[in-house]
Amino acid sequence: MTPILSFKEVWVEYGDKVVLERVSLDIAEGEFVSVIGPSGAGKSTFLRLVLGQEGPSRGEVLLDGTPLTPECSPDRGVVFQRYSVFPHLTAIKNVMFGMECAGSPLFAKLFGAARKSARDEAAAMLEAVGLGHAMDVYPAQMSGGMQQRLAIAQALVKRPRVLLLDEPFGALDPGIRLDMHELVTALWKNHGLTIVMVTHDIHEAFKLGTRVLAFDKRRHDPHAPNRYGATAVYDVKLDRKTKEAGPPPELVGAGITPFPSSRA
Ligand SMILES: Nc1ncnc2c1ncn2[C@@H]1O[C@H](COP(=O)(O)OP(=O)(O)OP(=O)(O)O)[C@@H](O)[C@H]1O
Repeated sequence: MTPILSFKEVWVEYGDKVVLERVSLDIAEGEFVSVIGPSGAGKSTFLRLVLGQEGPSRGEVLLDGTPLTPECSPDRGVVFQRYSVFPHLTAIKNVMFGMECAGSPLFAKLFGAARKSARDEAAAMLEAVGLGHAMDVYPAQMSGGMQQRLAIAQALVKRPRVLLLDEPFGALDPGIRLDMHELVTALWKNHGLTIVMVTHDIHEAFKLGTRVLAFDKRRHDPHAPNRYGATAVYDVKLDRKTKEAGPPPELVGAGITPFPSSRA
């Protein structure tokens, strides 16, 4: 079967700074890939490649076997750690905004039956993320967890096939994080999503993912730290047993530490 995403000998370089080198891997539809690695290893760059916000300097990124175009597409939705939502719009209007842009690119506004249908869909999505009671609330009146629920609803209402999460729970308290773990796992299953999630929490990576991918440099030049980029140094599919066993010691050997543990 054609992988939903395919990285073929991908490099990302900024001038003579190599960030990612020779990344070659496939992601199958339905996988939940946790991406870990030290700060600066290129995890967010990897997500930007999938989003199409960034192009490889060498190699190719394919979506369904076709090279990715630089434009954003409804195939891919993204949630960042913060600031994914519009502060001047209520929850329901935040969720409707993307649908209005897609349905009416010029005016970003829908009318009549189309608007009613968008509103119904947005309301259902807010219910699904547990914000059914907060449709008319502004982000500033919401807790961090509620704002992330809203950001997830906003991303999912466009029915993406691939959901990209960039440290989505990094700013949340441990208890709220656990609630969010449940929510994301349920949405992943119910919506048949493919998820690529960057996290600094290695326990979260093993708990949520069906696969863990660690980026790090294989080679270091002490006189030229930018000479070599990171690549996937650890790539393991998880089953129930490996998930329960948690992060293996060789991750420590691969230089994938330290991670702050926030296992709650
Ligand atoms: N436009 C750019 N120009 C030059 N360097 C860049 C640019 N964008 C990113 N970088 C560099 O690429 C490297 C990887 O950045 P990236 O944000 O992908 O790492 P990360 O693994 O997500 O880090 P963190 O865990 O700290 O968020 C960093 O050294 C960063 O400074």
